[in-house]
Amino acid sequence: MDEMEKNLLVNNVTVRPRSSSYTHLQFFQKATESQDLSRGALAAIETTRELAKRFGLTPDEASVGLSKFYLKDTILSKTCPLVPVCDERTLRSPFRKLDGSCNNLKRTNWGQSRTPFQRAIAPDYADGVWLPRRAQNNGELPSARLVSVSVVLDKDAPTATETHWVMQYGQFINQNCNPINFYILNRSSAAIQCCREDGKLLTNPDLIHPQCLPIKIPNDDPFFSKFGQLCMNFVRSTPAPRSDCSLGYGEQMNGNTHFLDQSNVYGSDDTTAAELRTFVKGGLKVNQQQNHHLDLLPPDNNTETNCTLSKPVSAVAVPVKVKCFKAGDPRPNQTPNLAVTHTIFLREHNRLAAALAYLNPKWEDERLYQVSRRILIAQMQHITYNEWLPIVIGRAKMQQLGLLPLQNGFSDDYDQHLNPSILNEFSAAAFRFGHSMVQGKHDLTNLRRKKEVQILLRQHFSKMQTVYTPGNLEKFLIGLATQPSQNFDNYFTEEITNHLFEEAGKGFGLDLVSLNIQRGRERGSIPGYNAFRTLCGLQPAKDFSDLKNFIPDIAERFELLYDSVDDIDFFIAGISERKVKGATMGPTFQCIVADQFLRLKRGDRFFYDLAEQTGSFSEEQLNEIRKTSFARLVCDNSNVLHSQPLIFKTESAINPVVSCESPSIPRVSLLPWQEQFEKPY
Ligand code: HEM
Repeated sequence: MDEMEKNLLVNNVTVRPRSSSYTHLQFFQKATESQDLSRGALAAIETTRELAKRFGLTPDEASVGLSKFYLKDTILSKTCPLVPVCDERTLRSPFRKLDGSCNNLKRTNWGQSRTPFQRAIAPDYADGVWLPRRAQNNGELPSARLVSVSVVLDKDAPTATETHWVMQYGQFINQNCNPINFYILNRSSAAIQCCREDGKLLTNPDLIHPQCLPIKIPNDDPFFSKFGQLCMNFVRSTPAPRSDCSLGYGEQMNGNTHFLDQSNVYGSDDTTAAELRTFVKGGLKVNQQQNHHLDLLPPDNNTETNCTLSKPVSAVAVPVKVKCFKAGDPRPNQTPNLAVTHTIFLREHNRLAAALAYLNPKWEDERLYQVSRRILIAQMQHITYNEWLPIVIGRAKMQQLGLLPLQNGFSDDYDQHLNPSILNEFSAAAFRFGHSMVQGKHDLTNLRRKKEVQILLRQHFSKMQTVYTPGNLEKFLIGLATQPSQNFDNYFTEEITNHLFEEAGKGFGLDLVSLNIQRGRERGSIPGYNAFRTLCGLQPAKDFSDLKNFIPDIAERFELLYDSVDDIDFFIAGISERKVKGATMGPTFQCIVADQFLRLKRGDRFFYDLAEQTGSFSEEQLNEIRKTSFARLVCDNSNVLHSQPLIFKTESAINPVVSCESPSIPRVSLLPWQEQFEKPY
């Protein structure tokens, strides 16, 4: 592979900077450690495939049988990940480690960054080991783009009661725990190109990288045919070494920690975390603004991405100071609204650190940083389980699984036998439900809650210029609290199905629905939709006519696309399911998402409401954390003066807009963190 990559670099078969594919691939982790680990994992996968070939093994024998053989004591042993050793200090610490290791005291790598996703169902790789899923009859599955255009429409269908914050917060917390990784060529900064520059498929096998799985665009595509595009760039996610370092089927790498621990704010390793800190009074670096405007995220001086708007869109001379932003996850610049959300959490960290320093003048930088971090993570976990998740999976499901936060006292939910790691099925399909809720135009709304402008998403992917304009941050925040989300359904805005990461002047970008479908197939993890219905205790469809019971209007389209009802891709069927009453999604996605959030709660030794753990809060502290709401975070960290208390819900008679000073948006007191009340540490 190294040889081939040199060849690709010499022949300039790399993704062109500024193209849609470049933007897509640039958003992901490039750390050398991840790259080295995944190259090692690929060596193990190729070894498994080679052994299977030489010994004529069946796919099952190769995937399961060979997993009984370990790489330890072979020449590949150096590709095995080191199992973290947790010293006494770590075991006694009330603070989680940045890379998520040592959370579980026996399985010290559970939830650690750069470890594999776990699986709810055994994978369905075509060769049992690594090749993408194929149809039941061993033929090719229909093109992911064909499936996308056949099932997905762009129709405006906003929700009646949920704000755009439901979508935006979802994307933010996803990036806490769940990014995929890509290879970069020969450890350079170049990304893998799987299509020709003119949009046709590459034909010379010497120039097709083994990680390529380009999406074929049909000749008569209703949109891309206008631009002569027959190929959409798609690079497979990087594998991770199997936890026990055995041979067997491929696993994919989670680049961040798996926990809900704000690793998107703080980073998932010591180096990134240090780059983000000031090392003065517990603070995080910011981009200070003039004339008393509040701080923005710090600049990323290490990126080749250009975050200024194109001239025709901006219509003003580009201010020199526009730089892409930097955060703990590499993707804060994906959209202005995502950057704005990051900004609220960054400012809250610094607000907490300053308040704690005032209360405890003797505390040094490290303690201020760690305690602020611990409070911010607790606030985010509380908001997620108290305000956001009940909307997404529904209160009834929360109740059934015991996921609703307690009103008082401590929980004793921690289960050391439960692996908190992110499920491949959650990452590659179910939690992508939020893509259906994205609005194509994002409102900028003024302090009097009057909409001033809308920005068209295609012009603002990775463009941060609007965020720098004084006053705009508030307009984005109020826009998110007043504009409704789109409903969860098979309607997606064309801003993400035809124009994702569009390069200025090109007229087309990528299709996120196609990427999601192809991602499910390449991860092999995602057998057909029916397998998940069975897993979730739902009736699987015996034939296409059966589908009508749970996918009422779209069932016929599936019959035209797929040969067998067992071939249907999980993502596309999931977004077509009828919604569960009281929830945002259908029953199969709900089942996977609920299971994941159960793991993230019960499998996390530092979960905020646990008793008798090294990281437990005192009861007084916990009672203050419970007053947190997302509306309070927005009020405290911006110049927004009014909000509805339940900010994920639209304004209504029972959720009226009130002043940020109102007791309806309670404040969190930090007094219980004053030295005399704090446990020594
Ligand atoms: C404007 C909003 C959004 C954009 C532009 C966006 C874009 C993307 C892109 C480009 C990917 C990688 C696709 C691939 O190559 O496989 C992705 C992955 C993903 N997205 Fe989104 N997304 C948005 C909102 C959301 C929301 C609201 C959610 C959930 C509530 C979400 C959940 C996910 C998940 C779970 C993944 C896979 C894991 C990961 O790579 O982070 N996204 N998204």
